[in-house]
Amino acid sequence: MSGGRILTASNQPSPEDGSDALLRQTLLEYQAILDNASVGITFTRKRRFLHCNQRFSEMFGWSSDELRELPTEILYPSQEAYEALTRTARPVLGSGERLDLEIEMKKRDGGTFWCRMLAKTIDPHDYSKGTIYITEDITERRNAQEALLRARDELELRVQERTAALEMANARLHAEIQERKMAEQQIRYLANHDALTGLPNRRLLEDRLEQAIEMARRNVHQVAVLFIDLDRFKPVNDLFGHRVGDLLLKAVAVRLRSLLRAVDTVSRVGGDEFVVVLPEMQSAVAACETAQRILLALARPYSVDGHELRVTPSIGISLFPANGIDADSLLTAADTAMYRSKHTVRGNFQLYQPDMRATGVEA
Ligand SMILES: Nc1nc2c(ncn2[C@@H]2O[C@H](COP(=O)(O)OP(=O)(O)OP(=O)(O)O)[C@@H](O)[C@H]2O)c(=O)[nH]1
Repeated sequence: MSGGRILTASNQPSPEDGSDALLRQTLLEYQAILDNASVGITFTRKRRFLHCNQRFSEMFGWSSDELRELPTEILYPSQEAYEALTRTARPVLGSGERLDLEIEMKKRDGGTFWCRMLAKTIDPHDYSKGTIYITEDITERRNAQEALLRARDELELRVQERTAALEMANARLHAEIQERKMAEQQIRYLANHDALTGLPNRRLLEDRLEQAIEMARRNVHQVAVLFIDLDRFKPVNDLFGHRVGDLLLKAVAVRLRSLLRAVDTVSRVGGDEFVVVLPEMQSAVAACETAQRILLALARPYSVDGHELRVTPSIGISLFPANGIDADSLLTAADTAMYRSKHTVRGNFQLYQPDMRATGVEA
């Protein structure tokens, strides 16, 4: 670059005091430029220093005179670092391109720091003419970059930790909600079912019966209610104990449930009392046929805890709408018919008749 200016200067018509003075003047100007540059500048030839500018001396601790003829290798923290740079730089500089890289360099006192290095051969066709290196201390920029990266990593870590904590809290909350839902389900189940047999209790029975009545009203159907009371159940408890009595009640419940359709409700409403609701009944005859089936099935022997037990039921039947138009009156009518049955012939069924109340058979 300086060559161009010098040639231009030398082509000017020479003043009286000759071109030497002009050349000296130009060299002084270039020296001033080099010494006032804010980047370090060195000239090297055959891997040895020729000279450097003021800023370079400040950066590395070598004066231009001290540096002269020293091998360029002294500016690198290790032999390996120097060789790596040489491998990178040679093809770039050899092709006349500008080398531009960031590299760790070594000061005279052995301390290292990061530099941006720009280098170009003065004549790519003649390597021996030397190379110019421009070096800029980028320690502050790199420190700032590293601090920024560290801050970003820390932030990312904190975000990850916070996310993980939130996920855990979320999972805990989810588990608690599930637990609560299950507890609520359990409470609802217990409120509506008999603990011994698992059948619907009176409360759920009444709901289901109301629903069946509502449906039957709309579809002009009948609903049958069968009140079932086991005969002479007390002696089972007395003879075999309460535990065996419980097992027998459970066996009755299972048998009853297996006899009926899914739409039918089988409930336990008292000690040895069960109520069956048969929605969509076609006739009283159909209800009586179901009662008969129940009688036969429940009367078959039970094998309970090594004992063969027998128990018969007495059944009372009421029908919607003939014997009542709400759950309460239908249950009362079926109960009344059951008592009539029990006090007539045990192990039988009775269809409710209005005169049963008048004759005062209910308990
Ligand atoms: N094992 C057991 N027994 C119960 C339970 N609940 C009530 N009982 C008993 O069941 C019996 C029911 O009474 P009743 O229906 O009057 O007795 P019963 O011998 O069947 O008399 P009838 O119905 O007139 O034939 C009582 O002895 C109660 O103690 C229960 O959960 N488990």
